[in-house]
Amino acid sequence: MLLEGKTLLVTGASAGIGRATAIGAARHGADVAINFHSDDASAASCIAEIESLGRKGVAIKGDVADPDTAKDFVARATEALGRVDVFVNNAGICPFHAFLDMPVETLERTFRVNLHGAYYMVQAAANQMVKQGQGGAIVAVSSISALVGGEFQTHYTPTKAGVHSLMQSAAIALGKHGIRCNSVLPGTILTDINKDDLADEGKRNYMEKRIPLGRLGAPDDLAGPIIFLASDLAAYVTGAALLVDGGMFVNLQ
Ligand SMILES: NC(=O)C1=CN([C@@H]2O[C@H](COP(=O)(O)OP(=O)(O)OC[C@H]3O[C@@H](n4cnc5c(N)ncnc54)[C@H](O)[C@@H]3O)[C@@H](O)[C@H]2O)C=CC1
Ligand SMILES: C[C@H](O)[C@@H]1OC(=O)[C@H](O)[C@@H]1O
Repeated sequence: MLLEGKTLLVTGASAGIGRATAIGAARHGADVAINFHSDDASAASCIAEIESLGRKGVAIKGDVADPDTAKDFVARATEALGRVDVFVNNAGICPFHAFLDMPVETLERTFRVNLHGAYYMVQAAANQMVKQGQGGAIVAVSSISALVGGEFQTHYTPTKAGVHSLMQSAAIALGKHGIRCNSVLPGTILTDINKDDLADEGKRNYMEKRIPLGRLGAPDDLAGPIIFLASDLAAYVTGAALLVDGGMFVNLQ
């Protein structure tokens, strides 16, 4: 049990990597607050799973692109669970689109959700941790896309590089408060975010072939690394970025 007696907050956790992290953290002894955008039924079923593990769970609705959501999420989670020990910034979107005719709304929404949302959320969680005075851990879900590009991801990859960079600067700003900040860099993980893109069998086979471990990732593949970085096992790890990609990044040929 790596998170016994701790509280963990995670954004965008009704599905995918966020949900696996929320449930994995409960399995490791944490009480969990989830932020979710719109799927009330999935959020409720996530909380039911957390509670079935004997932990407290609370779901709070909100759009992370709105700066007020961050303060509201952290305040209501703190009220429900008593404190914030771990914050996981996970919510994100990737509406695949070509570069030359990228709609302004698609570009701006992607920046607001993925990068501005991360900034507001991390700032709100850090303020609560500083107020508590006992340190904490922040883990952001960045991406392999912080390091490499994508033809239909020109609006998305800069946000993931931004989240990675935010964790580096936050690690410096918050070190004196005992707050560690790290990111995970997932490769290609089968979730709703890419189900249309990977419905193309040719593309899916190509992606699979690029991965030395021979398979695309599953949400649970991220839960372990995130929980490790959140836990005291990683007490001297801050400003780090952990690739969780089955080896895809290093596979040149
Ligand atoms: N699936 C993949 O291959 C990879 C995913 N990632 C990142 O992982 C994170 C999670 O994505 P996945 O689990 O893969 O996809 P997903 O689509 O299953 O999960 C994204 C979650 O974010 C939530 N969300 C979207 N907009 C929101 C908003 N405005 N406010 C609050 N919540 C919002 C969604 O409702 C959903 O629960 C994202 O940040 C994504 O960029 C990074 C690398 C690879
Ligand atoms: C959504 C994509 O499948 C996924 O997102 C990322 O961050 C990686 O670049 C993958 O392509």
